[in-house]
This record gives sequence, structure tokens and C-alpha cells, in this order.
Amino acid sequence: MSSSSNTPKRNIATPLRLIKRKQSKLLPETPECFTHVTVETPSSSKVTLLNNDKCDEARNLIVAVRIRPMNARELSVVGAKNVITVDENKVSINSSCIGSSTTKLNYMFPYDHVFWSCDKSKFNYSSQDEVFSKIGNPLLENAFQGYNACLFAYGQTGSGKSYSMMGIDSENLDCNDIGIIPRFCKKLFNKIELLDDPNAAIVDVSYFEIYNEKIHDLLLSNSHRTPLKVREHPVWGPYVVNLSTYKVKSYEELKSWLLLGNKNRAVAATLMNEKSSRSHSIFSIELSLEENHIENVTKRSKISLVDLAGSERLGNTNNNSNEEKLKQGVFINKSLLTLGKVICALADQKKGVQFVPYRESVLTWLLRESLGGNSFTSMLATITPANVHIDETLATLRYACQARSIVNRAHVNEDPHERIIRELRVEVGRLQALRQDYERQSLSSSTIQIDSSIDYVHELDELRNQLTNKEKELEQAQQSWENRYKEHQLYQMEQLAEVEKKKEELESQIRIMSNLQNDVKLSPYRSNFLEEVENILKVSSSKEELLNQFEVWVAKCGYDYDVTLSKCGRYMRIVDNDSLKKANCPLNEVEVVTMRGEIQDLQNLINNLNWVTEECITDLDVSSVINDIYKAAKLLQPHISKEEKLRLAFAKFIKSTQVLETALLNNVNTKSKKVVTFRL
Ligand SMILES: Nc1ncnc2c1ncn2[C@@H]1O[C@H](COP(=O)(O)OP(=O)(O)OP(=O)(O)O)[C@@H](O)[C@H]1O
Repeated sequence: MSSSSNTPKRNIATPLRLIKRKQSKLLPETPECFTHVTVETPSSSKVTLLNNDKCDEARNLIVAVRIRPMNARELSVVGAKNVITVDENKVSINSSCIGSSTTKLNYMFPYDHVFWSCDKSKFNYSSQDEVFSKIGNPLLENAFQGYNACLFAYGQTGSGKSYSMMGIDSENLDCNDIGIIPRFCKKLFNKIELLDDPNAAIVDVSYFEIYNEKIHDLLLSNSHRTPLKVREHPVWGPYVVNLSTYKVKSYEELKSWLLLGNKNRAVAATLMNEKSSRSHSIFSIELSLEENHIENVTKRSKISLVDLAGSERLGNTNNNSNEEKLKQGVFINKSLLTLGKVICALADQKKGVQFVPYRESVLTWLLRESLGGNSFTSMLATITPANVHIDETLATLRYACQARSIVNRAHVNEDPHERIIRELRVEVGRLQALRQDYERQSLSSSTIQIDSSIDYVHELDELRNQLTNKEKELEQAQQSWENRYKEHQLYQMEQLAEVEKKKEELESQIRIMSNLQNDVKLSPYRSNFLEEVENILKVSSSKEELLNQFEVWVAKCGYDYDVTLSKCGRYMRIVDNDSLKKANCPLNEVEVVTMRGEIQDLQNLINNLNWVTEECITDLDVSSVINDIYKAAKLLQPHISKEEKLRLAFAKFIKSTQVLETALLNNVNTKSKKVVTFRL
């Protein structure tokens, strides 16, 4: 926009390269990020960076400033003055008009766009429509190409953020003065209608606010205002868990959600006794465009339209006596302060600053991709021209100017493989057309000289080779795409089978545990390997005889064993003669348990017996020992399966191992610090 009044010529401290703020000019409460601003005006650069599988567009944040008219309260202040002048895309502050300021300096800040909206009757007045077409529409165009987009409004309380983003009345979206968000949505559906196949576009919307660092879903009724959590997806980055998302097919449908969200926001603000919005609100649109369903090319874009809470300084709020208000102020400032730090860090990236403190606030964490990441982002800074707010205005202008240095790297959100195939197809098409041209020309030009005709044939051959190579590449790409798809399907099926297996195992463990807790006499596992041993024990009169009996029984099962005595007791080692693999089996405990005849006793033993060792046992120890037993059992299986009786005994043995395993794991889970020995 062009100027509203003359810009004074002298004392202009133009921050074209660097502005260093004098600390003394701001109140002591001014957040640090507003006081230590160094501004380096970026060139409006647009670079295309190529890496292995994606083509990034590097672009500076687009920053616009909008000046609203002075309101009645500002005008009623004695000595009220307009201190802002606009010249094209530059904003100047004439500080000689500022009563309180000690230094009489003029400042001039350049931006990508400046919207002067102080007087509707003036030719240079910037309407809502103009604001949308300059900063909203380009983002919409980007979104249709598959780029993420973000627009956020920043400024002091009452400076016109909500007016610009939503309109004069957030609960009436049918008037002429609607803001960027409803305009964006209307135009979105207008553009979808113009597509060859409007059904190829899918639009999902969600709407939430961040209040006191907590996230609330605005599309749920206020009674369900439980705070939501943020998680990070490995591919899509941070997201809000359980946020409600709705598919919309028309602007009217979308409008009803927008109105509901605005109403919920207003109700929440009223409940909290708020006039102005002290929360950050984020309206999100996810646009999926299926460009070619045969080739399976889908582009996706996430659009975030953000109305930030007012950037008032703590020193300016009159509510410090009220603890709750102070807390809100602190939290709002925490988010904005972090936003300031993030902007500073990103703006300084060129100078080698590495760490960007996104995680310090919910807002910056969620906006991570929009600030310095995969998104085309614009910022609308709103200000009042009134001299009473000069400090805030200056802070906003500096903040906004610094944000211009941020470079985002956006890329089209589509599968890189899909892109390779699409690009190869284009290349093959181009080469085919070229070959046809050549062939047509060679047929028609009977007058071609011999020499040039040789060149011509040579070029044609070259072209044919290129075409054949590209066609081969395309075929391979398609082939590998199909293979990848098949592999993926196979992988999914394997995963499913794995889950099923796990489920069965869990169910079996649950059954075992419930059986163990109930009357052991009724347990199906009561009659198991232990019982067999019990029978042997019944007929044995001495320990020696017991071992002899046991030896006979084990030999019948087709494997060797040896029983070892140690100071901790006796244990049996099962040996598979073929592979010389070994597994140890508890003998003492079997003995004791079977003597008493209670499986519960086994559990008690595992839990309480003085199995003293120097080392703590872990889950891993248990599973590795049990695994050994299973492995040995597996090796024994071929010998055992020949005879029905032995097969049964073997099955019982496995079952008893399962019982033991569960009991051991249970012990480890509950008493992992206990020092015990496994004599397995
Ligand atoms: N460009 C404008 N033209 C006319 N009136 C405006 C303009 N911008 C803002 N206003 C008016 O100024 C008042 C404050 O605006 P708004 O509510 O948008 O401020 P805000 O920055 O969103 O404040 P808060 O941070 O408290 O939410 C409103 O009455 C609004 O109608």
C-alpha cells in the first residue's frame, strides 16, 4: 500500500542491515525476545534445493503488517496521535510524536506487504478482500500443489488479529467483512468445484485452542474440555492426540464447524471472564488431491490458520492481583516468548545457531513444521497507529521484521516413488514426441544433404536409445513399485499373524494365571509332568530309588539326563545326544512341589525360596532359560511323537513349563530386585 502521510526525512534509523534496540526504551517487564532483536532484512529469496528424493523450495517467511484505525478509547486519550506512516511496503514510526520517549528517533521497517486499513474512505485503504488476496490466496494456490501452508496473526491485544483472521463478528460468517479464514475456505471449495473431478479432493478440518499451555478441542462441546496431548509421528511430526477431525464436502458444511468452534471459543472465554481472546486458536485443513487415480498420485497439504493470543506485556496487564489472570499472562507469554526465541534462533541459522527451542511451548512444538520446516508460511502482524501503544507497536514491528529472515523448506507432499514414476512418464512422453518429430521431418525432407542426413540418422538413433533406456527405467520403477506394494502387503500379513500369535499367547497366559489362582485341584494343568513325577515318587521309598525311577522314566522319553548336586540343591540337565544341546530342568522344586502336591507351592517356592545368587535376575534371564527348555523340547519332539503315551507326557511337560514360565515371569515382574537363583 502507499503512504497515508509524509515520512519525515531526517533521523531515519532504517533497519536495512541491523537494528539494535536500546534497552532503556522498553518497560523492564518487556520479554527478553522483544528487547534483544537484531534485524537483518532478507532478500525475498526463493531457491530450489535438490536432494536425493525430494525437491525443496526454500523460501523466506512472507511477512505483512496491517494497521487498524484508532479506536474510541485511544482517541479519547489527551494528546492522542497517529505515529505510523506507510510508504509502499515500508512502515515508519515517528517517535517525535511520542510523549514518553526520551530518544527522538524515527524507525522504518520494510515488509513484503503493508496494509493500511485506517480509513475506508481513502483510496489506499486495504480491505479484507485485499488482505486475503495478497497473503491468503498464494497459500491456497500452494496448498493445491501439495505444499503445506501456514498463516499466523501476531500482535498486541486488540490490534486486529481476530478481525483479520475471522472477521468483524466471529459468529456471523455471512457478512461482507469476513476475514481470511472463511475467505480461504470459500475459495478452497470454489477451486475444488473447478477441478475435472471434484470428488478427487478430500477436505478434513479440525479446530483447537491452546489455553494455559493446554490443548482443547473446539469442535467438541464445552463439557468435554479435557486437555489433549501432543505426540510426535515419525513422518508427520508433532500432532494432537484424539483431536476430532471432520470430513467436509462443501463450504456450508465447513462453515458450521467453524461457527461451532468460534462459539465454543467465545463460551470458554466468557466462562473464564475474558473479553479478549487469551488463547491461541489453530484452524487446520487437510487437503488431499488425487491427481490421477490410475497412476495413484495423491498430493496432500496441511494448512494451519492461526490466531495467536495478544502479545501484551505483563507490565501492561492490570490484573496482576488476580492470580489466575497472572498465570494466563505468564503462559501466553511463555508461548509467545518461545515463539520469539524460535524466530530469533531460526533467523540466526545462517550465523551457525543450531538449537531451536521448539519444545519449550506447546504452540511452537505444534508449529514446528511451519517455522523453518516443510511449509510455506506467512505472518500477519497487526498494529494500532496510536502513540499510547508505541512500545508494543515497535516490539511487534521488530519481531515481524526479524521473522522475515526465517527460511522454510517446503516440498510437495507426495510419495517419492510416485513422483519418480510420474517424472519418468513425462520424460518418456517428451522423448516419444521428439522422435516422432524427427521421423516426420526425415520423411518430408527429401532435399536433405547427404552429410547432414548422416547426422540426422545418428541423432535419431541416439534419441531411440534414450527412449528405450527411459522406457526400461520406467518399467523397472513400476515393477519395483508393484514389488514394494506386494512386499508391503506381505509384511502387513506377517504383522497381523504376529499379533494373532501374541494374542493367543496372552490369552493362554491369562487362562493359566486364572487357573493358578483358582482351586488348583480343578486346574487342567494339575495333571501334568509334575503329576507323572509324583506317581514315580509315590512308589519310591528313598531318594536314590527316586532318582533311579526318574532315570527310567526320562530314558523312556528318549533323552539323556544328568542330575547334579550343588550347594543350592539338585538340578537336572537334559541333554540332546544328537546336537549336544542342553537344557536344565528344576528337580528339587519338582520334588518338593510334588511331595506337597500343590502347584501353588511351586509359585511360593519361586517367590520365596532362598535361591541366593550374586546376580539379580531379569526378564531376559527368565526368557533365555525358558527358551532353552523349549528348544530342547523341540529337539526331543521327533523321538516322542512316535508313541501316544509319550506324546501325552511331552505335551504335559510343555504345559508345566508354561506354568513355570508364567510364574517366574510374574515373580520377576513384581520382585525384579529380589536376589534369587534359578536352578533350571
Ligand atoms: N482493520 C480493522 N478495521 C476496523 N476495525 C478493526 C480492524 N481491526 C480491528 N478492528 C476492531 O478492533 C477491535 C479489536 O480487534 P480484534 O478483536 O480483532 O483484536 P485482537 O488482536 O484479535 O485482540 P485479542 O488479542 O484481544 O483477541 C475489534 O472491535 C475490531 O472490530
